[in-house]
Amino acid sequence: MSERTMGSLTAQGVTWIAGGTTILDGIDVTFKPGLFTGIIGPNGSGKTSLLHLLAGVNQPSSGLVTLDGEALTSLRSRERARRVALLEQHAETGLDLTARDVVELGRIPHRSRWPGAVHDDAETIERAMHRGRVTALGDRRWATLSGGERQRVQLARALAQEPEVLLLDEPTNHLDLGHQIAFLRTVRETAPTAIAALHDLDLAAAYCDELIVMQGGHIVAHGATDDVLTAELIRDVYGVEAVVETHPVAQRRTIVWVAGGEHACRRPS
Ligand SMILES: Nc1ncnc2c1ncn2[C@@H]1O[C@H](COP(=O)(O)OP(=O)(O)OP(=O)(O)O)[C@@H](O)[C@H]1O
Repeated sequence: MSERTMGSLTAQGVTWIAGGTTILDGIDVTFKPGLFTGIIGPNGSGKTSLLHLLAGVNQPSSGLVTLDGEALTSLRSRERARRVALLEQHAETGLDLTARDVVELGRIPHRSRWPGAVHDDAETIERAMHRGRVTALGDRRWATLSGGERQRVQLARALAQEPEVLLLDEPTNHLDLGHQIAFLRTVRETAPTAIAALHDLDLAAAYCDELIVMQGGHIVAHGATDDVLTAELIRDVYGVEAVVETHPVAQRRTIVWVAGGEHACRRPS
């Protein structure tokens, strides 16, 4: 990214109620600028719901989300779109666009409304496509792309947006191992502040500076990745017995599950 302005996103006492149910309850968290924070936790624990509040897609029922001290709700939608990008789990477009057109959509919040003042975004778009490894797909129609190709195009769109904060919802779902690694490395190297919901704990261990752990709509742990990712936490949150150790060659935490699963998704009392 050309500008590496780093955004500090904070949720203060955030609760979100949907369909009469409290989905998120008493969320207090500050995502440190410049870090890559992973959000982990079982299915239904509230990861996507939290990302949607952090992106301003949904409003908290109570509490406040702030970006660099300003309430997200006080920002005009155009400014919010310039500063915060969300890469959804199943990003779609109903339009007949090429991959390059989709990446170009990331520049819309930066374009002037005034005729004659439009500046050339071509370089930013090409750089984002290179970083997302989708340059060769530029002329392909969106509808013809595979799931993993679409995911990489959406990353390039988000990078073209040059946000202060990049939010990603299970971004590696459709990607093969090589592209998972390349994708998360690109996020780590180019996004100023990145926050990603992740299911793969080994990838989280490899790429995230910090982890927050969600269970039943609460944050139950937050800290440096190696401090948070323990066998005890995996047992408590996922109901899985695992061995967590530092791999002698890779020199990072690896998780080997041994048994369990019966108690997964237990809600805290
Ligand atoms: N609009 C809504 N109305 C009612 N319930 C909702 C709504 N959105 C989410 N939920 C519920 O809130 C809970 C949390 O959902 P969320 O998608 O945030 O979980 P998640 O941790 O991202 O799950 P997964 O790992 O399966 O993607 C789930 O029980 C879900 O069914």
